[in-house]
Amino acid sequence: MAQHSLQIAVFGVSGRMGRALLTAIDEAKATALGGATASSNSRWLGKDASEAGGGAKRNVPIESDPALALRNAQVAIDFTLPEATSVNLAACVRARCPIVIGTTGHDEAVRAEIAAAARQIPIVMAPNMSLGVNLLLKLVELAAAKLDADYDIEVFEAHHRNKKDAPSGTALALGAAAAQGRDVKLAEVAEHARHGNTGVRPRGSIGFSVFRGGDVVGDHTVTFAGIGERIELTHRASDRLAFARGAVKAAQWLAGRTPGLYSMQDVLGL
Ligand SMILES: NC(=O)C1=CN([C@@H]2O[C@H](COP(=O)(O)OP(=O)(O)OC[C@H]3O[C@@H](n4cnc5c(N)ncnc54)[C@H](OP(=O)(O)O)[C@@H]3O)[C@@H](O)[C@H]2O)C=CC1
Ligand SMILES: O=C(O)C1=N[C@H](C(=O)O)C[C@H](O)C1
Repeated sequence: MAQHSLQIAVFGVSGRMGRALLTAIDEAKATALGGATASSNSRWLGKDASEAGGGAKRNVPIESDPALALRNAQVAIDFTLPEATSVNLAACVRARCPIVIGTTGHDEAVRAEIAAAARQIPIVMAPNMSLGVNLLLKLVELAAAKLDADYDIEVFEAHHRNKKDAPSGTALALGAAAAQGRDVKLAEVAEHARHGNTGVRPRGSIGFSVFRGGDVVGDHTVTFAGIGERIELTHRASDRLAFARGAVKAAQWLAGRTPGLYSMQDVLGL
């Protein structure tokens, strides 16, 4: 391991994204795994990170305490569960360590904790770290600004059967981008459930629908449905490396920044 490598702690190293991150860290220039965690009842605790993620031995034990994982780290990346983000974030604030948050499904309370922590440490937070989705967010905002409410907006997302939160963080961000383009508040126009006698579609609403099944990595489509035509803007992720590479890029970008809450749009200069 080169002495000058950026040491990255991975919170949730044994998960789907954690394993992809190990590959992305190996691929990137001058980055190395500096610490790793899993849940307190994980079967991987105490083992070397390579046992959970594959590849050569790294001499990085998997801890349950995020503070221990931060001892040799200069930046952290969190892909865990919403409640774990809160604990990981507090450890980063204590250690004055920047953090990239990829976890989705946080409630208002955790979002407020993140905003407060960003006054003390630099944070990148994004529900989707891929270049493609971040460009899609811009395209959706533009389309929504150009097409009036004669075009009904629907957001569809599909994910693997193990995903815990719905709609996906990305779907909500796409809905927010559409609302921004229309100059309305998503919370006031979002339709999250339809069942039974729903009545006609409220003009200007933004609908969400969710598929869960199999091993779908992540599909998102925003449809603008008018009379006689439809525009569909779609992103399909086929490999978690697309997210993991973005997260490592965010970690590299974050090192040495001043405290603040940054987005992937900031990292990618979009
Ligand atoms: N921003 C983005 O680009 C992307 C975001 N995501 C989001 O990332 C998150 C993780 O996804 P994914 O990797 O598929 O999930 P997994 O369930 O595969 O992995 C979760 C990881 O978190 C660990 N973990 C669970 N609970 C805790 C806890 N209380 N404390 C510490 N660690 C814990 C697990 O450890 P163990 O299982 O060993 O006990 C595991 O390593 C989700 O919120 C998902 O929506 C996913 C893809 C892309
Ligand atoms: O849980 C996942 O898998 C994914 N979650 C993110 C989300 O909620 O938007 C991003 C990606 O689509 C995969």
